[in-house]
Amino acid sequence: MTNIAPAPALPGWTHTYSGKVRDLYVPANGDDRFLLVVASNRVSAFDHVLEPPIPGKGGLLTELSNWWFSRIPMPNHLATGHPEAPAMPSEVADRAVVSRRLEMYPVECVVRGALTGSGFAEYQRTGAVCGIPLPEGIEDGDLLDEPIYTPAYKAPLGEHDENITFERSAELVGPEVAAALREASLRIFTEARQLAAERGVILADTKFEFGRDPETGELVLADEVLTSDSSRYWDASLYLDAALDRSARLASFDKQIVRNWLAAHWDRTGEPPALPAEIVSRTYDRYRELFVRLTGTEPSATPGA
Ligand SMILES: CCOC(=O)Cn1cc(-c2ncnc(N)c2C#N)cn1
Repeated sequence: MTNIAPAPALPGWTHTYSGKVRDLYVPANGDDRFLLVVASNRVSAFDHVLEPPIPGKGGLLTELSNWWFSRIPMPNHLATGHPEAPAMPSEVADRAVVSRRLEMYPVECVVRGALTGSGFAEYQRTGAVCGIPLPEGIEDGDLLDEPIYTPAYKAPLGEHDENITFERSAELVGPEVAAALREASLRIFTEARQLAAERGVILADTKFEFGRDPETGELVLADEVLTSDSSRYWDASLYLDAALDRSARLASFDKQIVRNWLAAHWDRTGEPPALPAEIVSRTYDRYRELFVRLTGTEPSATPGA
């Protein structure tokens, strides 16, 4: 994977881990009740972190995730307003959240309302996804009659997550928690998909992460929720236009522009080429368009912020 720029030093916080596009910090004073999750402007595709970053991406996706958190009726990990939460560093205030530190469950809680990506690949091989048998004849990108819960085991850093059955998830976290993860994931997805549909947007699939609050024991929704990095969103009018080819119909509101450009300019060997300024700009515009369509407002953060 490309060497990513070191996470910025932040007063009062100690950098502890960097994912492809986000960086985690813990309080420098050793308080293990909180965590700072910083969304970078990095964009990844085909398991590579690409250059250059997309100015404004981190802020826009953080704002979209917080917008969704405020509309999902269940406990979440945000520590906003917690009297003892460490201060938010001003350097990242528009693209970070101070959160309660949870005991994270090692399950990526994926819900699919349409079949594509790794789910469609597994279906093609086995006729099922995560042990859930599906009807014959499903095409890539088809909507499913009902959303399905298709969990994945959170692989160690840098490895691929592995699709698992619900029963295997119960072995990992216990049957009660496994059932609670599935119920919460399907409920949130169903409500979010309806809200998106009312705005002409198809929520095709998404990934949730949950943890256990060590003080209260309650199930808490964590990570980012329903962003273009954790979800596939399609434009309903394009999707329903049978005259369009598959790629145009499934033009997602995120990295499709990047994926299409890379597919035409990189043979997948060695490091990917840097993205041209026009691709960077158009990618930001697509992230922004989804934000405006879903929330009905302009994002607060602006590129270069
Ligand atoms: C690099 C970005 O982080 C991740 O990829 C996923 N992740 C989340 C945690 C986490 N751990 C404890 N408490 C939390 N509230 C969270 C959250 N969110 C760890 N990794």
